[in-house]
Amino acid sequence: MDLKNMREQIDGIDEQIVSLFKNRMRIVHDVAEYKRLNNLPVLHTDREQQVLDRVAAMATDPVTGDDLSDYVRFLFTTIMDLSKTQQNNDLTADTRLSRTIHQALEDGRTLPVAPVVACQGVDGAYSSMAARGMFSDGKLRFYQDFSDIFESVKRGECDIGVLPIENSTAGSVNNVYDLMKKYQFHIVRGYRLEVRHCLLAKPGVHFDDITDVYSHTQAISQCHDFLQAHPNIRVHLYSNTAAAARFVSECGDRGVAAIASRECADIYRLNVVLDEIKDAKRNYTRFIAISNKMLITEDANRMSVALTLPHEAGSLYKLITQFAMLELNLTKLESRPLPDTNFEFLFYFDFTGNAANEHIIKLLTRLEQQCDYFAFLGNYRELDSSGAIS
Ligand SMILES: O=C(O)C(=O)C[C@]1(C(=O)O)C=C[C@@H](O)C=C1
Repeated sequence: MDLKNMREQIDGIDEQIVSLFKNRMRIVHDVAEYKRLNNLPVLHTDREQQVLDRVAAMATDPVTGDDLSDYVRFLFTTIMDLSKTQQNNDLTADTRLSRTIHQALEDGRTLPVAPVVACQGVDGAYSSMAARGMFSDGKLRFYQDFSDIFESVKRGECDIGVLPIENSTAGSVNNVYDLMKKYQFHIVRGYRLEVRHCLLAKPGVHFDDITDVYSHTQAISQCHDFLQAHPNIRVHLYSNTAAAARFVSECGDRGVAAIASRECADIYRLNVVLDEIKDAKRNYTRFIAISNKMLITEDANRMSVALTLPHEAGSLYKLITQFAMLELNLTKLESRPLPDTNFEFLFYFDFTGNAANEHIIKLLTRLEQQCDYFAFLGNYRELDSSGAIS
């Protein structure tokens, strides 16, 4: 057997496949025009079933017993997905979403100057560090709950709201994802903050004096190894890390300490007794900045959408194929159960891309038409705490 010769045969067959595929797509394009004139939908499920059954029957050989029918079904499912993508592209209308995106691209594409920024917790909390990282000229306003952040932006009380969405150790911040469905907003910036937990106590307190430590549950779990190595220190949960630092600064007992950021030591006049006590070497939290106006900066390279998919075999695969066809890299996929449904899910996708690309606008418009629920959450740049763009 000669490999070179076999490959030459494959090349010859590929040429025929491509030529036939081009012919097929040309006719598919004419069918789209027919559908447009006769107001017919792109998808015709019965016709697809007929096509699949017919080609699958042709793929079994009763003499040799060869059976390629499963492969052929898969191949033609993909071919017809491509037909529909092309037809949808041909027919994609000028929708409200595409007009809003075009408008946002035409408008001044800069972030608000000296914005009022809503943050959860108190000063020194990681949210406030992310807010300052993204909006160095911002005026921070603190709120108790994540829902207050969405509310304050909705009411126009704040120009921007900052929310954590994911931690590299603890995973997604589910509360925030669940609130996203309730509110209309646009993501205008992303930020990746390196989290460094320190042990903070009043000036003059030594490590051996510490009997009790206070912090947020996530920080405590991220310092699990350290706390286990010191079983005589009692651990107490607190609403957030910076509030724990403030409590320590106000507490009369000198045996108390907090696990919080180094910034909290400056803000609440505490000393860093131990630096970096978390278990994992690297720990990041991702934050988003939201606004009630769609704003797409020129350097935007990340997109977020939320959508529901039909309970059908392959629906997620088909969706992801559409991203892959435009060479968009999916950077995150999150699913959250929809309340009051029988295990239906809302999917959140983050992917690379800039909406100035017309193909991407067409993809978004198509998704909006295909999905029962679809929300374009924004196109933005993600920075990291070193100031670099990630
Ligand atoms: O027959 C049609 O209506 C077509 O649009 C062609 C085609 C195909 O590629 O074969 C594409 C989409 C439909 O869902 C069914 C079949």
